[in-house]
Amino acid sequence: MVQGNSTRTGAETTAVGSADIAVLGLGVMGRNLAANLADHGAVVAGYDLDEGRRGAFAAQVGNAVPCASVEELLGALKAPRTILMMVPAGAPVDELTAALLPRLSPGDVLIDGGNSHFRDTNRRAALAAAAGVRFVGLGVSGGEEGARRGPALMAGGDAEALAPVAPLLAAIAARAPDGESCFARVGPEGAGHFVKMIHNGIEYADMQLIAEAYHLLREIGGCSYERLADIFAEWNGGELASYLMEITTDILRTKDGETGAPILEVIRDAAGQKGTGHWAATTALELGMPAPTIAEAVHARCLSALKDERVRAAEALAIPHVPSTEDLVASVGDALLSGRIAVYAQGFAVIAAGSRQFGWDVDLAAVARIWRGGCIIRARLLDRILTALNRAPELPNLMLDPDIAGLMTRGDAGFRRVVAAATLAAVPVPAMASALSYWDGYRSGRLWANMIQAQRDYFGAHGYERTDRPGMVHTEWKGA
Ligand SMILES: NC(=O)C1=CN([C@@H]2O[C@H](COP(=O)(O)OP(=O)(O)OC[C@H]3O[C@@H](n4cnc5c(N)ncnc54)[C@H](OP(=O)(O)O)[C@@H]3O)[C@@H](O)[C@H]2O)C=CC1
Ligand SMILES: O=C(CO)[C@H](O)[C@H](O)COP(=O)(O)O
Repeated sequence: MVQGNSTRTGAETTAVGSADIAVLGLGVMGRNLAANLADHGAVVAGYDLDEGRRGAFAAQVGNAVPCASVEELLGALKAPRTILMMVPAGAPVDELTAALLPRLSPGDVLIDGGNSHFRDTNRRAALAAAAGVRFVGLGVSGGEEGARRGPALMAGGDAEALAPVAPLLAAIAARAPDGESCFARVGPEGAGHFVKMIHNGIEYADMQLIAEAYHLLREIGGCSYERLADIFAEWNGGELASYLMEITTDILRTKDGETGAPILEVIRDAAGQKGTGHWAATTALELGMPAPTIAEAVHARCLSALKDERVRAAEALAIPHVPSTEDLVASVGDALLSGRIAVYAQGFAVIAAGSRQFGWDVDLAAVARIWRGGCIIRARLLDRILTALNRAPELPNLMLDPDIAGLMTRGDAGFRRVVAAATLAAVPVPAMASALSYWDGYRSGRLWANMIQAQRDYFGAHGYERTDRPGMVHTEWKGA
């Protein structure tokens, strides 16, 4: 029930001091989160720069309090005020934060639910703290449907900042298959956005693995779209079950409304990106943690975007794709599962490294728990990951868990067969190949880095470590 005084501004009616929460930015995510919040009994005030979006919000959200300005929005809220920003990352968040902080009071909570860079969130949290305002960097996953029906929510901020809003966030979040809420505080300051960034890195890599599987089975496996849809549906019924497998099956079955052709035939093979995958890869590099398949997935999108150049190169340097005589389907399933495990292993290792570096004490099991529902990377595999992390919270790498290692070992031969067949047929599988090398590299007690050490010492006198005693030594490689 909307209570309080009403003021009329143009065509919009604003109830003063009645709203439980304000949503700033009423696009795809903001509008749907607002409707979700309203479903859970909240009176939601909303503002967007775009008047049409304010109208859509008023039409879609029950008990909505549409506001024509930020001032009105603040006036519409009960104290202490809770404001959820759902605007594009970067300058819009900085501008809004700068505009809001002087108008907020101690005890008010400012939440950034967009895909902000965690370093920006660290900075804004410090700014807010200086103004006595509580700041929460909230990673939200689930896209449009998740926002509306239940997303996964990864919150970063002081426990004290989160306390007043935690019950509402827990209520609007998705439920995992065991009924647990997919909301958690994962750490202070930018920890929530850090975890969301790695979520997106995993998302990029899993999407790339799936795309390679489909492409390979068409290029050298000779599968029709109908057959592919059946294969993916079958995989989705087993160990590979996941939201991304589910939507891939739907995509494979979809026909273009204009031509009647399979829709993938009319979709250009050039993918865009907004930055979170790139940030995940560069952050892994900054932390010195290998996340090659995440980085490869970002490179693969960059390569895809060179569409015109690739078409010209294909004319000049045509590659014959030789159909495979083997039935690769089961092996591709193995490659997908092993690749996915390697990708989650990379992602969790980067989260652990970030947590150590920034002193965040992120509970990895809590991350696995909340990723089981609502989010884009929800997958059956997360049940095993959660069990592994409950068993050994300090596990340095998920592939060391006996159960998960068993899955990798079971799929090993198929994984190798697929990467070999693709390579022989000149079909690129960058994510699969990098995941296989990660699996092989991680469990190699002796690698090639002795040669790298020697080369660095040879050209740069950097010194090297010996195998038989500690300390750095240098060799006069060309003699005295
Ligand atoms: N779409 C998705 O699947 C997901 C998106 N996110 C993140 O959530 C955030 C919002 O995404 P999404 O809803 O998709 O984006 P949209 O572009 O659909 O919506 C953003 C809205 O914010 C408005 N806006 C921009 N600046 C301001 C401002 N200063 N004051 C008020 N309104 C403003 C925009 O108006 P205008 O268009 O006029 O500029 C637009 O209506 C982004 O950070 C995104 O990365 C997170 C998870 C999933
Ligand atoms: O956060 C998301 C999903 O989890 C958003 O959909 C995001 O835009 C995906 O990244 P990109 O646009 O770079 O593919």
